[in-house]
Order: sequence, then structure tokens, then C-alpha cells
Amino acid sequence: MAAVIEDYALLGDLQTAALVGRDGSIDWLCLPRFDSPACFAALLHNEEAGRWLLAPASGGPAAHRRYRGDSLILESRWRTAEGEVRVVDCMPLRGEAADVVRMVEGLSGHVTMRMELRLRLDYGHLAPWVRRDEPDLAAVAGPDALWLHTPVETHGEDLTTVAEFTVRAGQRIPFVLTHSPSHLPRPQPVDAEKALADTEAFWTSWMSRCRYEGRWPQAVRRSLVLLKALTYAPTGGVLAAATTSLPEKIGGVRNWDYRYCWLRDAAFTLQALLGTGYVEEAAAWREWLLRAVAGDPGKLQIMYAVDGARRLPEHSLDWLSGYENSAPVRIGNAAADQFQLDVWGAALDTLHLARDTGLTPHDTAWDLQRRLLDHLESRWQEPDSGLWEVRGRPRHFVHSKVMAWVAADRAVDTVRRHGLTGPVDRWRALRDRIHTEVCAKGYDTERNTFTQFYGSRGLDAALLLLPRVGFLPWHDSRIHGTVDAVARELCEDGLLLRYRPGSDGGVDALPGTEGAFLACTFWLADALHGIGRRAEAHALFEHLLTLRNDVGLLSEQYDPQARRQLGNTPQAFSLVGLVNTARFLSGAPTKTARPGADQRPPTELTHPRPNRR
Ligand SMILES: OC[C@H]1O[C@H](O[C@H]2O[C@H](CO)[C@@H](O)[C@H](O)[C@H]2O)[C@H](O)[C@@H](O)[C@@H]1O
Repeated sequence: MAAVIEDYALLGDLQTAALVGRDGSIDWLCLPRFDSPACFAALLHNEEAGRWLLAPASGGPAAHRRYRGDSLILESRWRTAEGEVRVVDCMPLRGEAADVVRMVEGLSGHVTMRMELRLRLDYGHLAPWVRRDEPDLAAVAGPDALWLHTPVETHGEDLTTVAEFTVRAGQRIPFVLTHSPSHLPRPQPVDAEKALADTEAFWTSWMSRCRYEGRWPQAVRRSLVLLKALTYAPTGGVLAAATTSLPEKIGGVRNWDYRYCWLRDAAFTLQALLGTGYVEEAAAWREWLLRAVAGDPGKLQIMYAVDGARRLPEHSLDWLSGYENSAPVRIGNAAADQFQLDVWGAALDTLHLARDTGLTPHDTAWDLQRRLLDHLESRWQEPDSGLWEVRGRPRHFVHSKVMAWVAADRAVDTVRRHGLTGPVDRWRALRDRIHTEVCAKGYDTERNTFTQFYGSRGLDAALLLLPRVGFLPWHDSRIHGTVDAVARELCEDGLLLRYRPGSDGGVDALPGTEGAFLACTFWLADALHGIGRRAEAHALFEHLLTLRNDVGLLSEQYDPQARRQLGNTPQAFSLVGLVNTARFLSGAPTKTARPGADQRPPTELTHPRPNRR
């Protein structure tokens, strides 16, 4: 059985990622790309679906784990009756092939170790043909070939490669697993010691570019490393998370594939990276976006594969029982075909922010912005599926309309401040029309709150973003009313749901419930800070920090009753929430509002709180 979600640490080489449990087992690895079929899928079934265990034979979880410095090199340490041992895991940056390097270091005594390599290609479906390729072991199945390189003697047991060996104090014993397409010649195995040194040097140098100077620096730096690990280096695409189908409720059906590039999630990630000095990543994403959208901006999708491919058909893998029996396990994502209005605003906002942050101007980018806006102008009055990608009928979601306002607003601002050309009067009129309509139809005067969609009784955590994007200032009484209402109606044990799935007769058309949404809870901390309730904001943020696992990972959601993480992991939305809230609470202005807009929080409460009903 897989471990609890917070037991997993991430390894990655900026093209794919692996999850390692505290027990020393790699239970998730897709090769060669984040969204390729997994060769270890025990995470979504059990060890029969493939895993790679390397740990003391006596078993049990590592007593202590940490990443080495600011790197993605994981060190897991066990104390056993025989002595102490450390396993150091990493994925070196991609050279000729993909590698996983595992170094066993004897710290004291003589520790008996056990290795079990159970490769199961195609998401646990296929046991490869394994043979000796002296001095190594080669495994082949269809398009994939893998080699295990180690000085330790191995043998086969029950379609598994097994080794039992002893490590003495001072000894270092390497294991290297290398993947390559099966039709190519065997790649050179990497030298494990050099790979570790190079990987550490890469991450140290990457972190030296960090310009974050606010509070909670360790939590922010770790989140930035994890966000970087979710970018696909060859194209600049940014992933939502490293996994598929970790459930939003244990035993439930809300299990989705997040190994793709959502424009919305990427926009949030880029805002966090740009705000902490990582301009190169923003430049790479802009190029990715321009390529992905090239052709017809009217055919903009809300998500793409890491290489910009558009077809992501959703289907279930019925041979996998699912994480703790949470079925189905899905790959692909049907939300790719949805109309989500906010995505136009998110893309335009990020391109605007990139220009403001000093990213070299790009003629094609402005051309794309104009064409996206033209398209949006013709569609903003249509109902959509909203940022939560509801699978119920399309609605006039307030957050979606506000993001349409953002698109028009940023275009007007670009002309005004950057001297680019466009029909600015028309855009200004569009911006004002959207604003007027949202305030008239999306705001409930009786309850003093904006609502989830026009005429809805339900609320939505995304309404907390209205002042952040500059739609209304923090001191507006409608914003105070909305923050109060959202906190009152969507909080569970101090954490925020994104909406109540049962509201308005079941807005998302999915059965069951889900956990508290971590990104939304970070937005609540921002909102409390923004309206001047700073002590509450800080307390909430500190509480959120305690929900990270021992090595800083956050998944998408949290179950406050069971006190455990839920949903895909590590999730960019949650990590971005952490970075952006740390910045905001440390005194930075909000990320996306245009310069000059009233975005600084008041030093104290300037408006009376609205009456509670
Ligand atoms: O709630 C149903 C939807 O859930 C997933 O979407 C969520 O994840 C996305 C990636 O992080 C995020 O952009 C979106 O805001 C979230 O609601 C799932 O991917 C969808 O297929 C599903 O309809």
C-alpha cells in the first residue's frame, strides 16, 4: 500500500519527477517525461504496480530526511540496531538520458540493506524482459529500455530484481537507473559521485538568482525549488503538479491528471517566480505560450501538454485500484476542452506583468495580446466553466468576468505606460462595461457580498482575488463584506473550501465532497492582511506552514479532520500561494495590480466591518 501523501519527497530533473517515501521506496516515476506512462506506479495501487525500494532490511521509515541545502538532493537517514545509514537520492539534470542516482552511505556499524527493483512499464501494466548486460542489468518493454548499474550483486525473485548487502561506516555504494528509448544504443551510465556534485552545483547556482528578501525565507526558497522542478526545461512549460489521481477525498472520484500546463496555474507560478527574481523562467514560459497559442488565438486552450500538444483525451486505467482505493485513476484531462473565460485574463495579465518587470519587449507578444483581447471581446458575455473547471452547466462566474476585466484593463495600461498601439478607447469602454455589469449582477446587496455566479446563493474563494487584481480597492466595503462572507461560509476548521459543492443545486455536478483548498486558504490570508486584519493573516499563514510535510511539500488540499494532505502533489497552486502570501505579508504589493492602483493594504482598519447577519 502507498504511504500517506505527506510521506513523499520529490526528485526531478526538469523533465520528469519521482516520489520517494520515508520507507526509501520510489513509488512514482514517469519516463521520459512528466506525462509519460509511469514505470513505478505503486502510489496508485500497491507494489505490484512497480516501485524501487532501497532501505535497511529491518524496514521502517527514515528517522530524518532533508534536502541538501537548496538542492533537490534528498538525504534519508535511518538508525538501526546494526548502525546508521543514509541514502542520498537525486535525478541529475538530463544529459544523454534520464537517470535516477541513489547512493548508500554507511555512517556507523554494519547495516544490512535491501534493494527491490520492480519495474512495471505502462502504469504498472507491463513487466519488462530483464537480462544481464554485463556488468549491468537491462530491462526492455516496448518503447522503453532501462539499465541498473551498481557494484552490488543482484538476483531475480518473483519478477523483481533483489539485492541484500551490508554497508559499513565510511562506505559509499552507488545505484544508477538509466532510461532510454529501446531502439537507441545504450547510453553511457553517469558517474554517481559526479552526478551528485553537478546536481548540487546546479541548484545552488539557481538559488543564487533568488531576490526574495522578506520573512519566512526558508519556506519560500524551498517552494521556489519545487516550482522550478515543475517546469519542463526543454520548452518552458509549467506543470500544475507531478502526479495524477491523488484523490481530493479518500475513496472518492475527484481524481484528476495534473501533469499538464494550465495557463492559469502557470500564470500564478510565473507571478511568484517573477516576484522573486526569476525572469528567465518567465521568458521561457512566454516563448512556450507564443508557440502553444500560435495559429488561431480563438482556439486558445486552457491547458496543453508540456510540449504544447493540444489533445489530452481523458480515460481511466482500470487495472489500478487507485490511491487508497480512490478510483478511477485518470490520465488525460477532459477540462482541456472547456471554455474558461478567466484564462484569457490570466495569460494577458502575466504577459503584462512580464513587460512591467523588464522582460525584453517582444513584438509577437503584443500582437498575441491584441488578438486574444479581440477574441475575448466577442465572448466575455458567454457563460463558462470557471476557474474550478466545474463539470456542471456553464454559468456566468463572477471571477471569470473579473478576469475579462483584467484583460481589458491591462491592455489599456500597456498603451498608456508602454506606448504600444491599440484601440484604447474601445478597450476602456469594454473594461467599464464589464465592471458595471459585475457590480450590478454579481453582487448581492442584501448579503453585502459578491457571489459565485450571477444570481447564485453560493460563494467562491476566488472572490478573494478581486482586490488583488485591482478590480476594487481593499478598503471598499463590498470587499470587506465579501471577505467576511467567504470566511464565514467556506471555512472548515480554519481552512477554506473553494466553494460548497452542494450549493445552487450542485454547481460542479460531481458526487461527494473534497478537502480544504490550500491555495484558497493562502488567498484568505492575503485578504485578511489586505483589509487590515494583520494578526489574523499572520496566524493563518503560520498555521498553513505547519501543514507542509517534513521536506516542504504541499499537495492541493488538506483534510482538517483527518489532518492529512489530499490531492495531487506537490501542487504549484499551493506552493505559489505560499510564496505570494509570504511576499505580501512581508510588505510587497500584490502581484498583478497595475502600478498606481490602490493595492497597498491600509495600515489599520479604515472601514467599519459590515454587520454580520
Ligand atoms: O474540480 C473539477 C476539476 O478539478 C481539476 O481542476 C483543478 O485543478 C486545476 C489544475 O491545478 C486548476 O487549474 C483548477 O482550478 C482546479 O479546479 C481537474 O483538472 C479538472 O479536470 C476537473 O474538472
